[in-house]
Amino acid sequence: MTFGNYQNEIYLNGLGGVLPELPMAHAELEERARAALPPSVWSYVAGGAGDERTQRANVTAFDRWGLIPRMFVGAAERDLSVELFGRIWPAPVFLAPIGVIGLCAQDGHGDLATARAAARTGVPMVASTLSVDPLEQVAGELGGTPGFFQLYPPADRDLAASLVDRAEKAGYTGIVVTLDTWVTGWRPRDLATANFPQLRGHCLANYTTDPVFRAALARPPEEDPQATVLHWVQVFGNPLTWDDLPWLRSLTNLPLIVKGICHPEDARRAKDGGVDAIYCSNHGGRQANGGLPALDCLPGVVQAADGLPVLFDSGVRSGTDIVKALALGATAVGIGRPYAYALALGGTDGIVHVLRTLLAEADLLMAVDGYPTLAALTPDALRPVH
Ligand SMILES: Cc1cc2nc3c(=O)[nH]c(=O)nc-3n(C[C@H](O)[C@H](O)[C@H](O)COP(=O)(O)O)c2cc1C
Ligand SMILES: CCCCC(=O)C(=O)O
Repeated sequence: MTFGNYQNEIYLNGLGGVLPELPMAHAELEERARAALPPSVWSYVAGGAGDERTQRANVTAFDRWGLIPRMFVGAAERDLSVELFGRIWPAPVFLAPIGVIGLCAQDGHGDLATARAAARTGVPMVASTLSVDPLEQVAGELGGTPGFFQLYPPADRDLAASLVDRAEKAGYTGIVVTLDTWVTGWRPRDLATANFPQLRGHCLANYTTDPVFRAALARPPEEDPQATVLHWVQVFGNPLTWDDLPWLRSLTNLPLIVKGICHPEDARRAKDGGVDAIYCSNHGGRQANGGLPALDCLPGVVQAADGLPVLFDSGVRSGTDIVKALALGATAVGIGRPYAYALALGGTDGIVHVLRTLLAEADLLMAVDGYPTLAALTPDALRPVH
């Protein structure tokens, strides 16, 4: 699918992939998803840490930047494609990892539905460790679209190696290691109702299909689901230190990307440790409240990354948000909650819908504001809004 160069014909012929029954704007999408999803799933997906100030600030941070239009640019041809890790992406966006995405799908198979949307659009997917569908099956739906396996590094190092090995064999093109969630943050909505899908055994398919994980159990997961969850709780998190980065690096020759980096010094050290890209994110405000909006961390991380690609997510809700994050130095921008909501409302087609609308808005903004290429989108395109 291509995402650029929309001209007036979309007003005559419409935009392919857009579903008339789904909203074009995020606020309505969110509202419709809230009504459609069971309350416990809604509160898990939509909720965040503490009183969710950081989560809200992630979104409103975009309002503090304004794009300045440029004229006489002749921006009739736009090019949104980007080369990353040796592959051409059709647009500088990707589907961020969402661990409980299965719960948002009517048939339960949200990981497969997401992979199919990636296959249809060419927009890369980062597949979560915490999935309902095993990583091999997810990879099998990606077609030629790049897939990344997101690793929650477990305390059991052999299990980590096994998961990465399986991801390599399944054809993933990179490993995203999430550093900010070795323990789940203070999430009042879920704590109040003891609502943690993982603890009910959802999303553990990558573990229950893993030979190393299975070997550590007295009885197979199918026979003793409760003991399986208890063992999972023991091995899930690993509070890594910088001393562990060489070990992580040694797990794979695939591109290694570290997710959850917000401090420039951490970006610098990760670069020195041999990672291939930095992923600036505060986990959508789900882990720590009281933090800076992720967007405010982006420029410092970009500077410290010193030429290394920087992926970004947290708070992206529109095409203009995508353009602003790119102007602040992101190489590619992750879509999170919006595609989970779209999945709830329209399955694979819903995810395609959301990607089409976000990217059409971004493309037309680049046209009317006179920034026809990603290279033209520099911090000089933006000014703070007073
Ligand atoms: C329900 C839910 C589950 C998530 N699961 C994971 C996960 O398994 N691994 C991970 O690295 N990030 C996970 N994230 C974080 C996202 O990858 C991303 O950082 C976040 O959604 C960005 O914030 P936004 O959705 O508000 O834009 C999850 C986010 C949500 C909303
Ligand atoms: C233990 C973390 C669960 C998945 C996740 O990353 C999230 O809910 O944000």
